[in-house]
Amino acid sequence: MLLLSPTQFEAAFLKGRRFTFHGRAGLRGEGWIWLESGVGKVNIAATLAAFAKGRKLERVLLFGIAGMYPDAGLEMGDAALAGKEIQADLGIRDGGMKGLGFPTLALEGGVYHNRFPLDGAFTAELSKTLGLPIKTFLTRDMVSENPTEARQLSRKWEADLENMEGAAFAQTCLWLGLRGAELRAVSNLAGVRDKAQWRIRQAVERLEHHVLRIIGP
Ligand SMILES: O=C(O)c1cccc(C(=O)CC[C@H]2O[C@@H](n3cnc4c(=O)[nH]cnc43)[C@H](O)[C@@H]2O)c1
Repeated sequence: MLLLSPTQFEAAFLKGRRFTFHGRAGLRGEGWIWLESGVGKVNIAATLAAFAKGRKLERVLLFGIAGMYPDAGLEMGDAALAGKEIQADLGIRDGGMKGLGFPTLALEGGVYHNRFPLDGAFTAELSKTLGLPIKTFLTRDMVSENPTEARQLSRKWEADLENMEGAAFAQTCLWLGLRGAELRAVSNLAGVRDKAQWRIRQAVERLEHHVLRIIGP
């Protein structure tokens, strides 16, 4: 299994043999490889596409921290899996890519505008094994900078958690035919910039708990 996280601190609990990939950190373990992708959509898409080239990857898991929107039904530190990812930056403000008149991705299996599903079977299996809810995640280049902005986005797109990589990951998995899932733990309320109110350590401990169950001892 390939594991990806945007930063090293989100995966600080992983122990393996170190390597670098395009200048970024990597670890090899029993049955898994982990790569640091860097923050943002281009970084995750480029890292995944470059690593997948010439390799047969069975499953890919993106994990990391996330901001929570109001009414997500989660607490700080809680983890969730993405059922679908929303690419909130593409197209026109009211109508996204449909409004612009272009699909973002057209495959034999479907046409996608701003919503990208993660692999249903892989996600359902993880949800059952780990006892985690499946939620709607939203990806943006710019983070929400105040609670009003966060509330408006969550209502517009009916989203639960905010991050900066997931939609690009989901789109790349669909495009490359990879079975992808995404696991996030809540480190902050989206739109709250005061780091004293963040719970990063608590979120990373939840990630540790779940990721170690996925890859085994
Ligand atoms: O300084 C800020 O206001 C600020 C707001 C949100 C996130 C950051 C980060 O530096 C973390 C980016 C990193 O973590 C994920 N993440 C975590 N919380 C959020 C969020 O509320 N909105 C978007 N992304 C978030 C993200 O996927 C990045 O990998 C700083």
